[in-house]
Amino acid sequence: MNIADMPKIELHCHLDGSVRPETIIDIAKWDGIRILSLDIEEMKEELIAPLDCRSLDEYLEKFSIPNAVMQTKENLKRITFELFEDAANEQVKYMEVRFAPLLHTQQGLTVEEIIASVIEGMQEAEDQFDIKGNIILSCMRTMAPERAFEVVEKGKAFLGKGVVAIDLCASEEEGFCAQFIEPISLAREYGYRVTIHAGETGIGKNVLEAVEWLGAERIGHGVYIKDCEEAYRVVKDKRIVLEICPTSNVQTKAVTRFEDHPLYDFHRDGIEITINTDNRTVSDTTMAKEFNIVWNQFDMSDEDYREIYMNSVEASFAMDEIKEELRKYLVD
Ligand SMILES: O=c1[nH]cnc2c1ncn2[C@H]1C[C@H](O)[C@@H](CO)O1
Ligand SMILES: [Zn+2]
Repeated sequence: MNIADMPKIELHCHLDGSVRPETIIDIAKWDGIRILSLDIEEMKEELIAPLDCRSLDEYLEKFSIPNAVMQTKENLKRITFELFEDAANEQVKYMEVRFAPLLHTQQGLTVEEIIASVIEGMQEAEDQFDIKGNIILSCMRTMAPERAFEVVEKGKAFLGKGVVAIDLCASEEEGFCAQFIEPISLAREYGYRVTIHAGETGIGKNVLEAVEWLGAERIGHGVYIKDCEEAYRVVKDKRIVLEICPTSNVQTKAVTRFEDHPLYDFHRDGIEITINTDNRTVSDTTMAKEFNIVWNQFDMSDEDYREIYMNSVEASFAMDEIKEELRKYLVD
């Protein structure tokens, strides 16, 4: 099986972590934004988290440069378009892209303008390339819960028009879910689907709380259910889907080495996993790279590929018609 040619689905990809380095330099030049260097190799050094990065918090330091060039409608649209173009070239047929609208208001854009620009970029790419997409609105859990309400309220008008779900992201503290029960419950009432970053920094119980208190249908990462029996059980019994991002997990030290990743044990035990990039630029990766790492590390089979692909189809927040199209790519 040549993984590069296989159809793919990506459910966990951050817009601000996936900006082309060339585009950052280009925008910085045009818009007169001061960044550390206009040299492409130096810029990559600044943007890519090394594999020996020490923690999620260190990894998250890499997002300030891309966010500096994501403050106008044109730039947000361009960056979104280019991400979908890159994914289409990787044979990604459907992708859910997430971003935190509140990080893009530094030059006065409204949350509504920000979301509309990202959707425009996505739709333009859908028209030009063989790819479909949807948008997930991320709320920064480092901000007050009122800010999450703001995202939920302002994003509501875009539901069914490009936006499908809500997420919580950024630095992960023990017990973070308790603070966000109300805004996420309101989001569910409005019709947002729910995926939550949890269990990335050693705290499996956060996954349990994300499922039980926030109604998470999918979990970003979820690696540490491996050490929390209750969380493991709930994920397995409720068929909560894990969005696994192998390279990112090594960089943030969710796992020390690829060979230590529990993803294949999860898969063999019937936990529904998917494979994703998390951040194409910050993790210096592509969907093919992530699949190749996993395939070589765990000696996985064509049937494993089919199962993981189908997990992604079923767990996607796409409409039924799109899901039906996606299933067709892998009928044998
Ligand atoms: O893997 C991650 N865990 C938690 N937060 C993350 C991860 N990757 C990116 N983020 C944060 C940094 C971005 O600025 C934000 C919105 O995309 O989401
Ligand atoms: Zn993520």
